[in-house]
Formats: sequence, C-alpha cells, structure tokens
Amino acid sequence: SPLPETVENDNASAVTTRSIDDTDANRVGNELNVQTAEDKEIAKLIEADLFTGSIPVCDENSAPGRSMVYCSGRLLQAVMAVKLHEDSKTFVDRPMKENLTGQIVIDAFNAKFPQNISQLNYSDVKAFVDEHFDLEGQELDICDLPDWNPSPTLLNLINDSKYREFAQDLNAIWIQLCRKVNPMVEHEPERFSLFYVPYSFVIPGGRFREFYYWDAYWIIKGLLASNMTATAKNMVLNFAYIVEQHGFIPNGGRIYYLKRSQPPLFAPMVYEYYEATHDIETLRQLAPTIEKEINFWMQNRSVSITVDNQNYTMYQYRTLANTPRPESFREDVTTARNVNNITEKRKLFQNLGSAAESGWDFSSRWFADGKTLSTIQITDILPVDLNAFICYNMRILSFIYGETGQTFTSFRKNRAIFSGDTIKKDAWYNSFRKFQDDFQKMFYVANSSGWFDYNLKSRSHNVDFYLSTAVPLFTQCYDVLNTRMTEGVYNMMQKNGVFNFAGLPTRFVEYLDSRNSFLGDSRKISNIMSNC
Ligand SMILES: OC[C@H]1O[C@H](O[C@H]2O[C@H](CO)[C@@H](O)[C@H](O)[C@H]2O)[C@H](O)[C@@H](O)[C@@H]1O
Repeated sequence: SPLPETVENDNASAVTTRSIDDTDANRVGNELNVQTAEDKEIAKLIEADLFTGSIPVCDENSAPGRSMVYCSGRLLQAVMAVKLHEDSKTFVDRPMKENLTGQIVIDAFNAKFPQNISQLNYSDVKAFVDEHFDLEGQELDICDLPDWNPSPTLLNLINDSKYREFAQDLNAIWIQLCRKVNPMVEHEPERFSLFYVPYSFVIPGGRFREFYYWDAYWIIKGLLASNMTATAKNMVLNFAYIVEQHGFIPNGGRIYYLKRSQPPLFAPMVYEYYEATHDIETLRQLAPTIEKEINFWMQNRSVSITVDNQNYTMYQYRTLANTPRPESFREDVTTARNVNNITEKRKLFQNLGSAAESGWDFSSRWFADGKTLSTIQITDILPVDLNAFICYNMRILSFIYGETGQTFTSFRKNRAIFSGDTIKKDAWYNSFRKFQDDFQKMFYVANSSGWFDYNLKSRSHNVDFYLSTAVPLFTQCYDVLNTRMTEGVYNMMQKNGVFNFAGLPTRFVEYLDSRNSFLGDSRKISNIMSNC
C-alpha cells in the first residue's frame, strides 16, 4: 500500500516559534530501540546492494569528498536501517564536524562496524553519528532582510480586509525565513551537503531549510508585492550562481538534489523581477545564464515522438538517478519492498525521483492504476505543465533579448544586418511559435475541452481533471485570440466543480498521500490559475 511521506513541520508557519537548531520531533527517531518485525524487514531491504552499477543522486565528480556520506554508501544505509531520525532528511542535512571529510568518516565507520547493516543497533549508530556530525541546519545563519518593511504600501491598498490581513501576515513571515549560508560552507565544502550561494535568500520553512527551485518563483512574487526588490534580486543572483556552477538548477540547495531539477521557472522569476524594477543591467547580465538553464532541459529532458505521422520534440520530468532519494531513503525502499527484480527496483526509484522533479511529488496523476504509489510511471508521461513552462521560457527569452537587444550592426545591399540579441529575439520567438503549435496538437483534447498529459506507452491522454490543465492558460501557450477554446476550458473546470472551494483543488481523488494533493498544497497551482 502507498506509504505517505513524513509531512510534519512541512510548512512555513512551523518556524515562527522556534530557533534554527531546535528541530524538535526529528530528533526522536527510534530512540526506544524497539524493532518491530516490519522494521527488521525494512532493515534487510536497506542493507541490500542498491548502489553497485546504479546512477546515484550525486557522486565524486559532482560532490567530491562527501558523496559517500550523503548520497550513497553503508553509513547512509545504517542510519536509515536503524531509523535514526523520524524524518530521513534530518541525517543528510547534518554537517560533518570540523576537520572531518567524508572519507575519514566512512573509514571510521567501516572500521567500527564491519558487520551487516541489519545487525547494527540504534544506540551504536546514534553514538557514532553524534560523534562525527553536528546538528542539521547549523550551516545556515539567520539573517536580516534590509529591504523589509512592516507595512508595505501595496499591501495596505488591498480593499478586502481579510485579504489585506492575510497579505500583511505573509509579509511578517519573510523576516523569519531569511537565511544566509555560513562562509565555512564555501571554505570547507566537503563537510556539508548544503551548496554555497553568495547572497541571503528566503526558504520555504519547516524541514525545508534550504532554497527550493520552484518555491522561489512564488516567494519572489511575494517579495515583489512587499516591495522587496533587493531580496528578490539576491535570490535570482543566487540561482544564476548555481547555474554557472552546476549547469542547471537542482531541485533544492543540497547535493542530494544534484540529479534532478524542478519546474523551470528561472526565466519567469527574472521576468517578474524585471517587470517590477526595469533593471536592464541585471537582465542583460542574466540573459546567457537563463539560456544556459533552458538548454539543460532541451539537452537532458527532451523526447522525440511521432504521432499521426508528425514528429514532435516534447519534455519530461526524468531524472537519471535510480537509487533511493537520500532525504526519503527509508520511504523509497519501503515503496519498493514488493519489487524483487533489481532492474524494476531501479526503474521505480528513477520514477520516484522524477516525480520529485515535477514538484507535485506523488500525485495519482503519475500512477498507472491511479491510486498506488509503486505503480508510478512518470517517465512514460509527457506532462502538460512542464511543456507549458518550456513554452513560457521560449517566449520570455524572446522578450528578454528584445529588451536587451540593440540595433543592427550595418547595412548590406540596402538591408539592415542585425546582430546578437536581435537575432536571438527572433530565433526564440520562432521556437516559441513552433512549440506553441506543437503543444496545441500534442496536448489539447477537443472532446474534453482541455490540455491533458499524454502517455507514451498507451499512446493516449489522461483526461481526468488535474489543475495542471490551467498551466497553458497562465503561460499563454495557445492562440489567445481563440476565446471559444478558453471559454471551453473554463466551462470544463466549472463543470468539474473546481470553483466550489475557497482554494482550488489540484485533483479530485481520494488518494491523499502527498503535500500537493486535493486542497493540500495546491497553493502554487492555484496561484497560476488566479493569474490566468
Ligand atoms: O522530502 C520529500 C520531498 O520534499 C520536497 O518536495 C516538497 O517540498 C518542496 C519544498 O517546499 C516543494 O517544492 C515540492 O513541491 C514539495 O512536493 C522536495 O522538493 C522533493 O524533491 C523531496 O523529495
């Protein structure tokens, strides 16, 4: 049966009353040292060789000196087998103590514990980890947001008192969520799973102590509404720094996210920032980095398919990593408990990681049977939302090059010869127009009046309602003059009862496993809808 992920502490308000290193419930783990029959079974599954011949979530190339601690290996397995912490993420967020490196810690661990992982006990592993690791989150400093204002003008102008108070409450949360990476992470990266970034930023909060890629888009929109343009700029510059370091933006700010991203919203972030500030210098500086980021998706997440004799290039959430996610290691191994074949197990781990890349995590949208997590098959799916975001990126890139673009360089045979940015503006616009047409043919199902995911195996659309159907409206990946179509989409949503709630449902389904389920964390997608 599907195993819900740990969700406690998973919201920003959880941080309002505690300090950064007071991570309460996560500390408990298996403290009573009582191993149930199920714990023993899981420990056996965890000790199996899940790494030889696999693609781990990070390795010595991408995370030298610490991949063997945070991404794979016996210590990670031992911590998960004894259930050291209630939340698997806690361990992989703990820095190694001063003067230690991954190799030193692993050598010490292997010397002390040569026996099988499933024979280890909680107290011994806990003593070892406490001796070699600091508490989670200690490498992040709490910071001040110099552009924070307790009473931003724009928010005070909201007429409806409930919305106004809500916006003001939200504004008050920013100061609690400011983090800056401690300089020791830059100087001794081998001790940490955290990435160094140069500027302060706003985190989602709770167990999410680091930056998250797609969260940052909505955080930045909120900051801009609070007139915090300097903080918004810092966040955008951090992402640019990350793209220059890694060639893409990982899911979140830690090395165990190095093999997957999240919905591509870097260009939209910069666009929002530019619309609010008209800071053309920053736009000019960031344009090549934005292009680099979108090229990551084009080179690593595209798929060519032929439908009705027409060739298409579309995009997928699809990590290559095929080992359990370190921050959800126990959970992933448990999900795969009934899968014995190692190839099938790896396929399942790859699908779990790919679902995490979608930002929706474990939506029934990805399940072959619509209800069971272990039937997850996202790598067989072309998702509407991702492709609509790619479409948006192309359009924004054309816009950016239009803004930053100069003039022509010379006249030749009475024709102006354009160079650089102006050519890029046209090239990206042409890509956008072509993709917009292909997108429409690929995803729009006229009988169901909406855009729906396409399954590459069954070669059919999933016409169940999901709020992802609204993303093309937001990114305008359709012919905006076709009002009959957009009215049709609106009526389809109304018929489905989508507007009968205070928020918008992500999906109508009983399977409530994850954060992004029905009326759970539909906040991001709801915001998309309210912007249409
Ligand atoms: O630890 C489990 C998963 O947690 C993250 O996903 C959820 O939180 C993110 C931060 O708020 C959010 O961006 C995402 O939409 C949520 O589903 C993380 O992003 C996952 O990769 C991770 O496996």
